[in-house]
Amino acid sequence: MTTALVTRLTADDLKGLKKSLPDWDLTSGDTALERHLQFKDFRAAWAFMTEVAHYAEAVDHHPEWSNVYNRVAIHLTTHDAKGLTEKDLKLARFINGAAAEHQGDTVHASPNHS
Ligand SMILES: C[C@H](O)[C@H](O)[C@H]1CNC2=NC(N)=NC(=O)C2=N1
Repeated sequence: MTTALVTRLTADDLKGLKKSLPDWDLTSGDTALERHLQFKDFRAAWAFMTEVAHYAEAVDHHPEWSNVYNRVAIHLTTHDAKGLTEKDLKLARFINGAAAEHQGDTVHASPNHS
């Protein structure tokens, strides 16, 4: 068990997130990160989710997410720490890479648009 990883991020860490993870929003009183993605179609969204799911299982850190056809909404937090930890940042960076791999299929999405 890597104790350091379940330590909540500090206020200074959180301030740096706008720059280091510009595609993510701090939500839920700074205890979570959210990103909304839109893909070409359901197949592309599901391929992306499959890639992230395998990674999440390997590192035992799982996203809260929902999928509606070609859209995927992702909420990251560390339940054990009741807030954000380095584990969420690592998962967010992996998700960014997986999304970029499907770049042709990915466009920015707002949560309120279908
Ligand atoms: C027992 C298992 O290691 C824990 O429940 C893991 C599983 N995946 C997890 N995922 C997330 N997002 N937060 C956790 O605290 C967490 N804990």
